[in-house]
Amino acid sequence: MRIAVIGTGYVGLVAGTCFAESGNTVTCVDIDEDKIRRLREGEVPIYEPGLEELLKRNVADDRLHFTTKYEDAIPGADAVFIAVGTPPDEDGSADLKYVLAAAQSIAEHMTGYTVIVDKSTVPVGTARKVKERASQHTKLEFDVVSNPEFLKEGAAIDDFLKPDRVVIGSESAKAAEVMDELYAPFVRTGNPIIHMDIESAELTKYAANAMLATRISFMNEIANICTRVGANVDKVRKGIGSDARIGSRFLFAGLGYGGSCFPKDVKAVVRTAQNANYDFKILQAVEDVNERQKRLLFELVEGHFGSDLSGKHFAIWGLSFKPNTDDMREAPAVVVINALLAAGATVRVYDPEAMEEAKHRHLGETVAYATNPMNALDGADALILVTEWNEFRRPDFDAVKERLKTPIVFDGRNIYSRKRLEESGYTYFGIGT
Ligand SMILES: NC(=O)c1ccc[n+]([C@@H]2O[C@H](COP(=O)([O-])OP(=O)(O)OC[C@H]3O[C@@H](n4cnc5c(N)ncnc54)[C@H](O)[C@@H]3O)[C@@H](O)[C@H]2O)c1
Ligand SMILES: O=c1ccn([C@@H]2O[C@H](COP(=O)(O)OP(=O)(O)O[C@H]3O[C@H](CO)[C@@H](O)[C@H](O)[C@H]3O)[C@@H](O)[C@H]2O)c(=O)[nH]1
Repeated sequence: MRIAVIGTGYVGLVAGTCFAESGNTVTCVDIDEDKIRRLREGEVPIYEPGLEELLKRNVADDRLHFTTKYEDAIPGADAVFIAVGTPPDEDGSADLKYVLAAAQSIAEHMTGYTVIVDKSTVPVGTARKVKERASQHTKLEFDVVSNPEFLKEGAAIDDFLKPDRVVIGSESAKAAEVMDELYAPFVRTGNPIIHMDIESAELTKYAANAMLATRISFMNEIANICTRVGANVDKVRKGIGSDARIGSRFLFAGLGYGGSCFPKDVKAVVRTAQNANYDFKILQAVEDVNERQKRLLFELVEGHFGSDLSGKHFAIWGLSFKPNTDDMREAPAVVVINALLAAGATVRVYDPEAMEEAKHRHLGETVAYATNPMNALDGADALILVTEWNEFRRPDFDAVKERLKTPIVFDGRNIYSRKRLEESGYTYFGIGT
């Protein structure tokens, strides 16, 4: 099939590449000229494991193309995926201006029946708005389908090629057939394509993220109780996770959730509920707990060193909002670092992939950048672990101790053993452990 994908961010680039990998001819469109120039020169603008190799192979095989011009991508396309951003506007609801602009441009360049697919995360009712906007700009036949994306950054290729499920919301049998054909190669292992009405598909995406965010805030509250009553959240996690009704994944306490999805999607559901005259109490609490949790590590530092941190210097390991990505959108690291700086401390940071992103978009020259994890430690009053990259999991703690001014570790992801560190002469702070 001929496919167009609008938006070459984490979702658009992964979806476009994977659809090309399964034999389709794919053209990806973005209004960001610099991004498209880099992609055309073979440079992948984001860090996503496995993406570069797959992308280069499909470009070389002439199945994957990049353009800034809709007229190069839309004419003759069987399906066009909208994968542009849906950031929160001032009141927390999803801003649909990019989605609707894309819908208009698609309609203006269609040359025959086209399935327009909403892949961006959008509130209930968006497919209807996309249909309205597109109808104003074409007389040709088209259908709008909701096909939310569930990939996780850092594991995006695997999630896309082997999805737990594919959700398709459609009111047209013809469009549903096109979607089934496109996804057939990815569900060969038996995972389902779940067809439903458009509104349910749109809400399924938000419900999934809201449920996962709820688990995390719930476990963070359990961790905070653990600290107060002398229990250990890691043991509680194992104890409850072995119950099949609960399951063991997504129960890790830490510094709160970040990233481009959970924070904005939780806000968007709260807002959708308000608009429907419903007070979604649980989700408001999920967000409040998360805001508090992002400050917890700083409060532990303050509790130990006092509120005036001038003259203190800290090493930070990990900047990205989670491991295996360079994405720092809503990263807890930014909250921790800004709080330390505001209290007068100085900071040296290290992250395997997110240093450029930090320098150019989030932290600038406010911190020092180390060239490797060990030289981030030199002369620091403590090590603060923010993101659980594998390379931080088993450091040589004797060597770490030699570099630090005082052997203190604040472990925001509970990846170290309190017992081991205390036996080696460290003072250890975890989250509910
Ligand atoms: N990042 C994730 O892990 C993830 C996973 C599932 C769903 N989502 C959802 O998918 C959507 C995209 O997320 P993302 O992280 O890939 O976004 P992103 O910000 O990384 O990329 C969006 C891209 O769209 C481009 N764009 C904006 N308007 C355009 C237009 N009119 N025409 C062409 N290109 C345009 C931007 O230049 C940008 O490159 C969001 O709704 C998000 O909530 C994201
Ligand atoms: O047990 C856990 C699991 C995750 N997190 C945090 O939660 C955030 C989000 O992590 P994750 O869900 O792995 O990453 P995302 O790439 O944001 O993926 C989420 O958001 C995407 C965008 O909507 C969805 O497609 C995915 O299904 C959904 O998992 C990160 O800050 C993690 O550190 C925890 O604190 N504890």
